[in-house]
This record gives sequence, C-alpha cells and structure tokens, in this order.
Amino acid sequence: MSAPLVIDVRGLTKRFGDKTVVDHFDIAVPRGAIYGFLGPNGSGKTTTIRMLCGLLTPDEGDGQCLGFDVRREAPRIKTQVGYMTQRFSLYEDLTIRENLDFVARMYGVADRRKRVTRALEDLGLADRSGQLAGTLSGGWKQRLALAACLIHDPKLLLLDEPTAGVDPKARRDFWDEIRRLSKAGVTVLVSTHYMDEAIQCDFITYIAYGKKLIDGPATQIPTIVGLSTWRAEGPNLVALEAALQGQPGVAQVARFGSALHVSGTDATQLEATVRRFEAEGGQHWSKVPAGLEEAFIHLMAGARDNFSRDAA
Ligand SMILES: Nc1ncnc2c1ncn2[C@@H]1O[C@H](COP(=O)(O)OP(=O)(O)OP(=O)(O)O)[C@@H](O)[C@H]1O
Repeated sequence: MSAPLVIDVRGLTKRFGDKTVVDHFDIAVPRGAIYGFLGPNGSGKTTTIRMLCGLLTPDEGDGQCLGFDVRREAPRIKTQVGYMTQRFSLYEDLTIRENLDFVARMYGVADRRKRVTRALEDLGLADRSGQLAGTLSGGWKQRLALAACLIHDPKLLLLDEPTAGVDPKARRDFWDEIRRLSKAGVTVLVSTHYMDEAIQCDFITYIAYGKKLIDGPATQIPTIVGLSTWRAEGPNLVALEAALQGQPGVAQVARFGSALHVSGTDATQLEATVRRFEAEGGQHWSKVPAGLEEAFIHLMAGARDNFSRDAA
C-alpha cells in the first residue's frame, strides 16, 4: 500500500499585483518522503512553501497539508510544521540555548528545559550552548536553525535552501540528518540548487516561471525527459562547443568540469552528429547516462520558449 499523502494540493496560484508568481501548481508528497523542490531563482519556490504552511493564502487552488485545509486551517498546519527559512531568522544577540528556549516557548513545548537540552545534544551543540548565535559560522547557524525547527517534533519539515553557502562537510552532515529524520517518518520538502542534493531526494518537482515543468522519482527524471547524452573529452573544447551548436540532434551543449556534455531528445540524429565529429579526431567521445542537470537545462530551455510565447 502506498504511503498516505502529507501534502496534497492542486491548482495552487499566487499573484502579486498583476504578476502570477505561482501558477496552478500541484504537488502530492507521501509521508516520510524527501521531496526536492527545484527551479531557478525567482521561480516561486518560497512562495509555494509559504502557501503550504499557511503563511500565505493562495489566490486559487485547494488541498490539504497534514490533513488540514490549506485555506481554512492554516493555524493548525503551523503547529505541526518545521519551517527553515532561506535567511537565518533566529536572534543573533541571544545565545544558542536562549534561541532554542524561545522557540520551544512559542510552541508551548512540554518539559521545555529537558527538550532544549536534548536538542543541543542531538545536534552536537551542547558545548556551544552559551555562545551568541550571531558569532556562529554559517554551518553552525544552519545546525541551530534546524534544531530550532525540530524543537516541537514536527511531522513535516519545509526547508528553503537550507544549505546555501554552507561548506561541503556541513552539507553532508546536514543531509545525513535529513535522511535520519525521513527514516523516522518525518516528511521533508526541501528546496535546493545543488544537483548532488537533488539526487538524494526520493522525488523531485521542478518549477520555472511559477509553473511546474516536471515531477517524479529523482532517478527517473532524465528518463522522463527522454534525453540522450554524449561526453566529449580532450583539447579544443571551446571550438568544439561552438561547432556543435545547431547541429542535427543537438539540443544543448554544456560544460561539465573538464568535459562537454552534448544532449538531445532524438538519439539517432544526435549519435549521427557525434560520430561525424568523432571521425574528425581530436576528442574522445563516450555515451553517458543523462543526469539531472542536463534534464533541467533542457526543461528550462523549453520553458523560456513557452514563456516568451506567453508574454508575446
Ligand atoms: N511579497 C511579495 N510581493 C511581491 N512580489 C513578490 C513577493 N514575494 C515574492 N515575490 C516575487 O515572486 C517571485 C517568486 O519569488 P520566490 O521567492 O517565491 O522564488 P524562489 O523560487 O523561492 O526564488 P529563489 O530561488 O531565488 O529563492 C519573484 O519574482 C519575487 O520577486
């Protein structure tokens, strides 16, 4: 039997003035899932998250979050959600313990002092409990923010770019914690711009210009998009990149470290083009599985075209 849905909304729409920033967005998130929320800057992720947790009222659309109506029962949703905002939103001039105590008090947490002490220990913050939050490094601030949004044992975590600007070790530790929470039955909706994080999600939805472009299991997104990808390694990649543009079957050419990835949806045409370039020598070509990044670049190119048409 499939897991019950913790979030199930349809047609969610938000307008600011005459601008529609979230446009008929649907999402269904099963209990215990880690659901990645991706899209370029300004695509409407934060606005959607704020509608889901009851901080913003949708202009259109309906559905439930944690079994409560997103329009009519926002106060009840708020009590069971842990929301980590994009910017550090705790008090810089309070200590770590004081911040956690303040949040625990707001949520009316029972046995508050014990709960705060446990939170400090769980997240490895016990030794630093007397330190002012404002003096913490980015990684430790992020740990504190996570501890604060877990203090009332929420069933759903909404994390808005929680690892932006955090070093790789801290990001890895953070994701270990997310997986541990998910195993314990906590549902996680997390926005991110990092592909290595996206691939760790059970499901992904990708939004651009307020509209959902795709959703599905993270590992299946490239297959759903239907991309075929070839990798070119060797010298003169700048010239190769220019020469490949507009060739039959080539939908996109993108740099991946020291290589070029060339992708398209017409596998036969693309291979014919690749073979032609391969015959000229110079670079080493290999077929590689399409990744999430190629899939999203491809989707974005299509979305831009549609957006220009819409705007025209
Ligand atoms: N209160 C507001 N009033 C007017 N416009 C707003 C408001 N909040 C957000 N917007 C606009 O809505 C659009 C979507 O913003 P949002 O923050 O939801 O995007 P995002 O996908 O979270 O972006 P990022 O990845 O940069 O955080 C942007 O154009 C933003 O300027």
